[in-house]
Amino acid sequence: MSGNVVHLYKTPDPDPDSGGSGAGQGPTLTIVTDDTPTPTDPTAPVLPLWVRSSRAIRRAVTHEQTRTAARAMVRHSLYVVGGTRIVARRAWDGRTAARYERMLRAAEAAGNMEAAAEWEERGQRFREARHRRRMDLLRSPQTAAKGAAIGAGMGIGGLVLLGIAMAVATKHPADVVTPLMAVIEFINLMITIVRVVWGPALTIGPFLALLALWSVGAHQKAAPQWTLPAGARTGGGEPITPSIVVKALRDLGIPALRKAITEMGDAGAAMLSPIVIAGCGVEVDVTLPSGVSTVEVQARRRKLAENLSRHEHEVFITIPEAARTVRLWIADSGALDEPIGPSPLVTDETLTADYKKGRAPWGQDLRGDAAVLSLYQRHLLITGLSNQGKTAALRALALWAALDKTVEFRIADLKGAGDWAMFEGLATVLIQGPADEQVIQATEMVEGLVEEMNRRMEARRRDPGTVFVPLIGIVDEAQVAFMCPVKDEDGRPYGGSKATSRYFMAVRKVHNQGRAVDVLMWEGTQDPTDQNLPKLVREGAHTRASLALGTESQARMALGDKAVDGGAAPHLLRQGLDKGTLVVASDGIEIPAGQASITVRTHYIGDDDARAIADRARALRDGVTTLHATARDTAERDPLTDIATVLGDAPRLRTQEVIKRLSALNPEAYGDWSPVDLTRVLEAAGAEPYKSDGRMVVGRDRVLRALADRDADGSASAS
Ligand SMILES: Nc1ncnc2c1ncn2[C@@H]1O[C@H](COP(=O)(O)OP(=O)(O)OP(=O)(O)O)[C@@H](O)[C@H]1O
Repeated sequence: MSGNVVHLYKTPDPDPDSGGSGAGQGPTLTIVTDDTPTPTDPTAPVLPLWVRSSRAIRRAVTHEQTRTAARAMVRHSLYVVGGTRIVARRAWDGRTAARYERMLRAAEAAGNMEAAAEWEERGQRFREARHRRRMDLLRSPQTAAKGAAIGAGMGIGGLVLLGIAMAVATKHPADVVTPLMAVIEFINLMITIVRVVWGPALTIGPFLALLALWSVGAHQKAAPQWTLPAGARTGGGEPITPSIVVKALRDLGIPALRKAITEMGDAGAAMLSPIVIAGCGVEVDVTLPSGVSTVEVQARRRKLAENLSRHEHEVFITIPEAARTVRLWIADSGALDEPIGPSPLVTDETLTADYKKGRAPWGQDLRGDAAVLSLYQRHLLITGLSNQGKTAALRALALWAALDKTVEFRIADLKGAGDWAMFEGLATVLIQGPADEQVIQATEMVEGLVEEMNRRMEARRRDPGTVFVPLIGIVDEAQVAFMCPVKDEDGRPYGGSKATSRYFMAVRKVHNQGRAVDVLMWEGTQDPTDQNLPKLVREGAHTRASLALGTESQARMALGDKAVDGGAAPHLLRQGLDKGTLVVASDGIEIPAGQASITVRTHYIGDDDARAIADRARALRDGVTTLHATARDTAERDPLTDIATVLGDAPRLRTQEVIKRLSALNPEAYGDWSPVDLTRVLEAAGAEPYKSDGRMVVGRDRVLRALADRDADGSASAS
């Protein structure tokens, strides 16, 4: 029905459910109109007037518009009160030594006796100056009277002289007093103006004064929070001021701190260093009063954050060098949820890397400065809960290092979802998959690193000047290896953390001695426990980084006690929301003096960008042949075929490079090969190395031709 319906009842129907319209109960008339509202239930009991009135009043009073208007009224009135208080306080401070007293008390409460002495001296100087001014004021009426008399005499004299000059010029003696009369008339005019203005000024003066006080109050927001408009109320990124920090510290629930700040009064801000802008937040050092320890403040991070109208993750408390000091970094509200820009690896296509002297651009620290990490001779461990960006962070470093063409990678991705697939043709070994088979291959890959490390150490022993190319072994999802239950044919387990555990022992050996010969181990691991990340392994890494973790004890496993005691708190990062945010403990990254760790928001390099970077890295190198499993068979090998394999697509390769690749292919067969061994095999096949650009190289065509000839010979002799 399009119109509204009004029922008109002669007598109300006592039982609407009785069916029909109630025969015998009188006629019912229904009028349909377009503008009258539909009554809900005509038989509903009518509420008494007082109830309806009180409800209406309550509705009106609690209506949002009424509340906003009331808030505005109270706010603006309180601005005047607050402004008066502020102006009175300023006047009082300006005329008395109150300010010096306050600062003196604050310095005493903070235990800073040097500052206390200085404030006392300043106060003393102020009092002396004030005394001098008062004494001058006592003597001033005589001086002022004398000055006024002399001034008036000189003024009248001057005007008369001017009049005489005019009289001489105009030959009218009456002109002698003309300048004097002009001045008198001017004064008269002034008196008339003041008389006219005085009345209205007296009327509007108080209003102007009120306006001035209101303006001071409004500027300083001198009204309670609840009266402020919704947008200006606390909770939406209130700017951090000294008084807010001091209040937040006072209400932290540390009795000694509260007492000291109360004693300091308004001058509690003396505890603070200047508040400086640091990235997407501000930073301030707080020198705690004696009796309050830095640990006590650190332990109350959540409360401090809430007192500062921030979330817990938006406040970082670290311990700088200065004694009894905590450094607070307070994010602008919500700023940490904004993404940081793309990686320079993505934006700068000309970027190359230098493993030894360069630093990988990893992200930004909280101050907004670039966070760059040196990878040189450092083992690495990245931990975190699942799906927080561990692989992405580890891969970003590998992609940078890949832009140094001397770096060799051997990679085992024990998740096998293709996160490392772009290293095909870039890494010499690439194992992908979560099964026991891949764990076995990964173990043998790390054992291959140990052999290479031993070979290099032997070479170094023979010639201390030997320099080696960097060899980085990466095991992502290393917890899979530690938890693998499979045993080899001698009964030695691949996983676990016993002295017989093959993966564990191989990693330990690389950790112990690999650094000096540039054989490095990088591991990514999830949700650490003592079982899936043994203590000795986690402590063997020089660079330890952690994404969001579940508990403080996990944070200790990931970063070590020292970092966590110094304020590192990956367990307070928000799972899911702080993806890619790492707490890093390493000497390879610049960490502010006194701190044990730094929080880094990493650039995210997605799969497509990673592939593009890997393509650039590939273009820097001669074709690298990637092996998908380490060669485990010790059966007789065919060196010529292996040489052809490691040559890949390269038309020619230096003999040293060929030996290196053969050694990666099968450390047992080729680990101790020298150029003599290589030359012997190639000469026998008629594909001997030759000089190119002054260096001995192996030619791919020659090797392939030799293989083809041999196969042809073989088939001829067979036939
Ligand atoms: N730096 C970053 N910034 C923003 N988001 C990121 C960042 N790094 C990773 N992510 C997001 O997190 C997701 C998971 O990343 P990644 O696969 O690296 O996590 P992971 O911890 O290795 O996961 P898993 O537990 O499966 O091993 C990515 O798909 C991406 O959306």
